[in-house]
Amino acid sequence: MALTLLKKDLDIYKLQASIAKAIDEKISGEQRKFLLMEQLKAIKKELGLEADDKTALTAKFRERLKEYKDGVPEHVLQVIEEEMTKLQMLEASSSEFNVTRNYLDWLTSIPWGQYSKENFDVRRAQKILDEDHYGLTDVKERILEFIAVGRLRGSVQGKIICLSGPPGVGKTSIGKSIAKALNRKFFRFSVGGLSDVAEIKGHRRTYVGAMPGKMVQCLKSTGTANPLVLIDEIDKLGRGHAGDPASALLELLDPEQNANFLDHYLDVPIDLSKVLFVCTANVVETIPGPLLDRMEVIRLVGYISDEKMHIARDYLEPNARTGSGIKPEQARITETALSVLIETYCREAGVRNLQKHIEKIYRKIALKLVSKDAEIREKMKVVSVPTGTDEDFSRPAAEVDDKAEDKIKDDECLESHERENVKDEDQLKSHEVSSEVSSEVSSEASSEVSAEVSSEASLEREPNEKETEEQDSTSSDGNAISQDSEELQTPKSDENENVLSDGKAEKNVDEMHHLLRSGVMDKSSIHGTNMEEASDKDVNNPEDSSEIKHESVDDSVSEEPSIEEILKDVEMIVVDETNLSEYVGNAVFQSDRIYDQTPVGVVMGLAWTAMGGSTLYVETTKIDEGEGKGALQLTGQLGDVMRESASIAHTVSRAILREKEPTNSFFRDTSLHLHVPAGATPKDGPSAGCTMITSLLSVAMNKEVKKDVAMTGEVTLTGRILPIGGVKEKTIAARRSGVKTLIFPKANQPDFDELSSHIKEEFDVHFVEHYMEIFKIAFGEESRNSEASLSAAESCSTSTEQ
Ligand SMILES: Nc1ncnc2c1ncn2[C@@H]1O[C@H](COP(=O)(O)OP(=O)(O)OP(=O)(O)O)[C@@H](O)[C@H]1O
Repeated sequence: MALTLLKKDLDIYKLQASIAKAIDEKISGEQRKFLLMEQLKAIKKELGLEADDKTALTAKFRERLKEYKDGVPEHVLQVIEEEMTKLQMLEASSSEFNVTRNYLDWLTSIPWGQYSKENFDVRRAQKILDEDHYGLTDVKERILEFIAVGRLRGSVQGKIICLSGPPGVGKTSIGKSIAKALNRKFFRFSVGGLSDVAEIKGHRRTYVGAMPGKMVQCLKSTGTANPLVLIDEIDKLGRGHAGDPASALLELLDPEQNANFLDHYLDVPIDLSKVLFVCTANVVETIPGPLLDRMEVIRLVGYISDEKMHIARDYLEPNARTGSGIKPEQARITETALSVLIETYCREAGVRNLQKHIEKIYRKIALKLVSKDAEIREKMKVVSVPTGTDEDFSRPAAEVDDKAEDKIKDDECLESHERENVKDEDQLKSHEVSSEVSSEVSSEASSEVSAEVSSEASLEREPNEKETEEQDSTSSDGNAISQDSEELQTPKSDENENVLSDGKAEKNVDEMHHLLRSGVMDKSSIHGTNMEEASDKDVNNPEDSSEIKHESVDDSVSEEPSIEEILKDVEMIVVDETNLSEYVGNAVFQSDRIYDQTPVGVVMGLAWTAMGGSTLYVETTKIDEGEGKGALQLTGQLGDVMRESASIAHTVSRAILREKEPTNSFFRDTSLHLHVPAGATPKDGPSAGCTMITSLLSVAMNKEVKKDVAMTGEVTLTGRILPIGGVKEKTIAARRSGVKTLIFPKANQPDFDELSSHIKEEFDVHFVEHYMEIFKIAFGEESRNSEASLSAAESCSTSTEQ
């Protein structure tokens, strides 16, 4: 019993001792490691091999500051010094250390006092603007004036340009050109939908993952303190729940405030007064008032077909062609095709859609050219390999099928050949790999890659060769090995192969001549493969066939023509109106005009949206007739303003009809339906007022309006015509739709007069103050008593209920 207890105690003691030993060993091991690491660090430091982390970091930050020389303001230097001292005291593994390090990183990355030298050379600016953009004369003039003022004042500070216009008219690219002209760095950021103030002003450093705002990021990325910053889509600024982004932008843009712009993250004021801000917007109406107040708005209104044609031919087409890597002699789009593209595919005010279509065409052409190149290479390969075995592996199945007799012969030969010579099979495979890869790789790299693959394939075969050939086992050079393998293969050509090459050589020559005749292959490429010589030799001396085979394989590897050489003689691809749909599908627009001659009740109006101008029809028809049934029903996704405008039109037309035909009770006894197509497009605004009156009167008098007339203008209850917006856009749209007679409010005459002559020429334009003048033009009637009708309209009640 005592012994058992003693034994148990002994076991427990042994266990405890072993645990204590293990812990001891582990602790001393770790202590030893730590001690050694510290000693190593100390020795490295002593030798000057490595500074510790913190010292290295501080040295890096100081180095950066040195680059800015005296550009760093005193108060910023002070903050940097404080932060560096703090960094030295912090534990490297603490989170505070990382925050301080990141902060210092940002503070020292800002290009304090670094400015690019501004260039106010007006001629140079003009040249750059003209090189980058067609037309836009008035816009360019405004920009040149702006630069000229900069030259006289010595700076363009304090000005905010706002380029407004429909999408794709070149606002962003004009911004880039201004930066280029002024020799400033360009930075663009979009504020469309932006609702978080932190995007502009940064997060406070207390947040995890805090970042400075866009402006600080811009300064860091441009490396200068005077870049040109393009703020895109300023009209689509979001409304934030935490802070108002518009106010933050105001602080950023306002020349009075931005000399001391305070980013939440940086927490030191930075000077943005030297930054030139250019904003872009589709419509100025939605830009917050205080912001708009500080801007100088330059309007870009869109292009007419002629202008689009110039832009497409001189800018978009060459750019798209070069962008796709196609040479001018390889493909082109004819002017008629471009004009069809403009008229029936891309009717928008800008040219972005047109640019997309042209790029699409060139992408398709690129595919055609590359496919052609692959096809020619394939054919060349078939021609360039004279031996039966090689040819069978590289020839397309269809061709082999065409020559069934030869195929059977080849198959037989191949089978016997396979059975007899395994090494030749290896060689065939390697050739196959080589030809496959070389047909896939790009033009420049093709010969290089196939050479590589060829040597790799040779390397693969090396073990086999080693067994038979001792002398080359030490060689590590791919070429050397390749040559060795040639030597090895030479004695292996057998009778079958010779017989085969005999017959094939003649066929190859025939095929080559056929290709030459069909223009697929040029002579230089044939010489490149040494085909004629090879096949001649082959025919004359069957014993040389294997040697010739290797020569031809080598030649095809080293002298494989580039894609340029191959495509040199390929016929130019021409895209014209006949084959345009192959590239861009069917036309999207047939015509802007729904009616050639508008029927009774239909009148063409003009509308203007952020997408540019367009024509708009107002249609009215009778629904029901009967004593006291007069009413007006409206459809066409009309907004509130447009609905009110229709009510006014109903009242005014009733007054006019009463004046013209006192006995006509049409409006009192007829229920009418007024529709504005297209039904799916929401519309609003008062400018269709005069068009609606004309449409209602046309039904009432059962009289068509004059052909090719379009009108726009807001109408008051008394028939007065008020001015409208978008005169240029509307004129362009009218021109596109083949309108001959234009009716505008009198108050818009100065806007029309400002338009360049190529836009306004050939129009019979009328500026009117009262609806009765429109009546005269539209129905070709002298108003019998316009004054009387005016008073009639004035006396009419405002209610539209009949
Ligand atoms: N007058 C012009 N001459 C030459 N190219 C032009 C012209 N106008 C526009 N472009 C080209 O059209 C393309 C679209 O222009 P850009 O991106 O500047 O349009 P945007 O007005 O900024 O559009 P968004 O409002 O959608 O931002 C660009 O490639 C631009 O070079």
